[in-house]
Amino acid sequence: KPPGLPPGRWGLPLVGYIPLTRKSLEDQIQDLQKQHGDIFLWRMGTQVMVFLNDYKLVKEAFSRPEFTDRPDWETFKIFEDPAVGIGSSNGLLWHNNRRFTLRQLRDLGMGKSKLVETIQHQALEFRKSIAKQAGKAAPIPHDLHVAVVNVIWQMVASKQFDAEDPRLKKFVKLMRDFLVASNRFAFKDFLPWLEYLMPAFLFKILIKHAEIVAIKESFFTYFFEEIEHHRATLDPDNPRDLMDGYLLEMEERKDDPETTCSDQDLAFLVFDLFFAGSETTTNTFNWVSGYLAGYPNVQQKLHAEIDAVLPKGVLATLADKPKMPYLEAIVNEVMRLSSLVNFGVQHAASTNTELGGYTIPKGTILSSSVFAIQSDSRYWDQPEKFMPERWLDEAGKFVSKKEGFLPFGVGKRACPGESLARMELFIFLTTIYQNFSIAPPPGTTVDLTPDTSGFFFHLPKFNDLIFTARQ
Ligand code: HEM
Repeated sequence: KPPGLPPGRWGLPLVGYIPLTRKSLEDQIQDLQKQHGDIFLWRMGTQVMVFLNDYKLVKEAFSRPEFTDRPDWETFKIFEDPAVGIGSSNGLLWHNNRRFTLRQLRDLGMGKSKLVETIQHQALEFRKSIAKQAGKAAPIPHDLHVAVVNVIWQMVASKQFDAEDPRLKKFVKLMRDFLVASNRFAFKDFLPWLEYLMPAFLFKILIKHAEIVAIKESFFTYFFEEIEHHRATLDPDNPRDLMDGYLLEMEERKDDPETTCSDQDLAFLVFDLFFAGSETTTNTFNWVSGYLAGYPNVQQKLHAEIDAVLPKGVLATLADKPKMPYLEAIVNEVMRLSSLVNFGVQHAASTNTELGGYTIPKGTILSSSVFAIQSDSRYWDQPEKFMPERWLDEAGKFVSKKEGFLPFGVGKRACPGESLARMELFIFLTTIYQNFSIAPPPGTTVDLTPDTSGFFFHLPKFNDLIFTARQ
């Protein structure tokens, strides 16, 4: 192991350190922290992974330009070289798209009446799906995903599909299929030499190349049709949505040598928004519901807060948010304990540098151990306890910022969709829990321990819950 690197597991060339234990990755990361402190490495295959287990260290690193890049992984690039869009790209193109996206989300999203109406409408549609299964033990309806995808469609292309529309159903299914198939990219990213050892066709089967190309094409064909439709109907004085905004910027900057706009880039940007914005928001709603089912006393207090602010049948708007500090406290506390994006999204060192007194060579991958940080006793009193009250001050006001909390990441690549996600969660949760209560099937308890088998998400393990209409 070269001198100056953080301590940790180095192992052998090409394969890295292979642990001989059945412990979960997360338990091993906790063990490594006990052994080495808040920064340590683990060479996985050919990739030097540095784990950051302290909030301040993550904040420092992810605020520095030399740790702003994404890894050069197929998982991020999806056969696009160099990566385009926002979530996987680097350098000037990322910078331009990040600025553009933040502006669009601000202008079209947060608090804008059209989007609030869309979210309310989608929340009502979702409420219908719940009403259909009220009284029965069943998983939270998948239509929630459909509702969240529709909110993004509205913002991106002024479209909303009927929940039963076959095109929408296909779109949502493709998203699921893509997430499952793209796990196989790990072989290409961590063991890239396999490609040279195996016949090309076998390697392609291994990484599900054909399947991913087909899914990607389905998405892109659809996005390109939509882009063409926008181009044909664009009114420069009345941009309708993000696609119009992009096309206008493209036209405005067509002679600018620094422009990075292209149809391909726009299609990828849209793809990124769907992927970054839907599974995350949907699962956060599901986690909150699981906690409400598991903690009936918290649910009771939430019902009381909703009833005090919203007359029966009235939907929440953003003006109601400051009046519901307990709901906001529940959402933050659930995000803290569930740590949905358990290792954040990886960053890479774009140059040889140092961090925490150690050498960090160019190309090193940085991972933030979100699940460990959000239950770190240096930041949290009784971290294992579900206590929404920790987010309220003495006057009962919601305290939104706390050290040790990073469900949306921190620094230069922090989630640009946080406000939108919070607005959706607020309206969906008030609409559903104004009308329903939730509980586990009789004689059972809700298992709130996360499924730790995946690298990107802590998904809930609980399955069947019972919604009951409130009188
Ligand atoms: C509860 C819901 C959400 C959670 C927990 C979440 C979490 C995250 C996290 C952890 C990151 C990575 C930050 C980093 O690289 O350090 C991220 C990035 C991102 N998120 Fe979210 N997100 C949510 C909702 C949304 C929504 C609704 C949108 C927009 C529609 C969105 C768009 C993005 C984009 C575009 C990025 C990439 C930013 C970049 O690379 O510069 N997210 N999100």
